[in-house]
Amino acid sequence: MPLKMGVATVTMNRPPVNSLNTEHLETLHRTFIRLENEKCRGMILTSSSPTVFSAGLDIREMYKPELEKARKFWRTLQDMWLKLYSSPYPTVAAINGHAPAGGCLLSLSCEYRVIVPKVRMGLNETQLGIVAPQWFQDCMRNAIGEREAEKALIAGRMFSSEEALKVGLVDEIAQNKEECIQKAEAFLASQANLPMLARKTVKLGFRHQTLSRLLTGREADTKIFIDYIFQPKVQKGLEMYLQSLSKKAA
Ligand SMILES: CCCCCCCCCCC/C=C/C(=O)SCCNC(=O)CCNC(=O)[C@H](O)C(C)(C)COP(=O)(O)OP(=O)(O)OC[C@H]1O[C@@H](n2cnc3c(N)ncnc32)[C@H](O)[C@@H]1OP(=O)(O)O
Repeated sequence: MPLKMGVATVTMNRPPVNSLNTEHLETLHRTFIRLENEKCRGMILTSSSPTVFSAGLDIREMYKPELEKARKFWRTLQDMWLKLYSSPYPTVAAINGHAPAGGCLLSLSCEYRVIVPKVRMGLNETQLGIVAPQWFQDCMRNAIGEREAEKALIAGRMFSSEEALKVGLVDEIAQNKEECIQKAEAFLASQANLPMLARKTVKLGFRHQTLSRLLTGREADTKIFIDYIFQPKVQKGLEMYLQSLSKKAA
């Protein structure tokens, strides 16, 4: 995590697709805590993969899990998200590859998004027979508005880079990763002279409702997750999805 002029670039590096398992989520969470403690001036979140930003939650964490491990997985996701979404420093996602579901959530949790061409992003959970939790949905709604979010979430729509720009899911398209980082740096530079306390206060004001909805209902949210994924038909769906992903690789 290099810090250049107080700006950190956090590069996710969990091959092959940066899927988010408990360990990876813990690493991200620790990183965001450290950045806050070190009074970082801005953060760029990106990926070491040339084609994938993050494939979202690691489906193997939800497929036939042990109960306690599944609980820990979900709580760690909540912890990571709460830290990122409420970060006092400015955040940019340099989306240099596909960003489905939890990968899209990561980018939506940043303040500004730059994407490369010819990749897809969105909350596709419905298409997998699972449901994007309320706080995932809130993040989408906060980015693109009620009507577009409702349509996108019901359909589990994956947006192309161009569609994402048009609907406001991202702020800019860059030609490649290098330009993506340059544009991310330019956004952070544009924020650098703003009084930090005022900036942070306004950001948290906008995000407060979404954050407190989860903060006040964390246990209930965990229970909803557990009850949902332990349903036999959901497990069957996850099994089939995992098989389809593996078949694709074969
Ligand atoms: C009333 C309210 C109720 C609420 C209830 C809540 C219920 C649960 C909520 C859960 C929310 C879930 C969020 C998620 O994030 S689920 C994950 C969704 N992700 C996806 O659908 C993406 C799947 N992956 C892909 O589409 C492609 O892999 C991708 C486009 C990202 C990259 O393609 P590429 O061709 O480069 O790579 P491969 O597909 O060949 O994959 C390589 C290997 O990686 C494995 N893989 C891929 N994605 C995942 C994943 N998300 N988890 C685990 N493993 C993954 C894939 O199987 C390949 O593995 P093998 O090489 O071993 O075959």
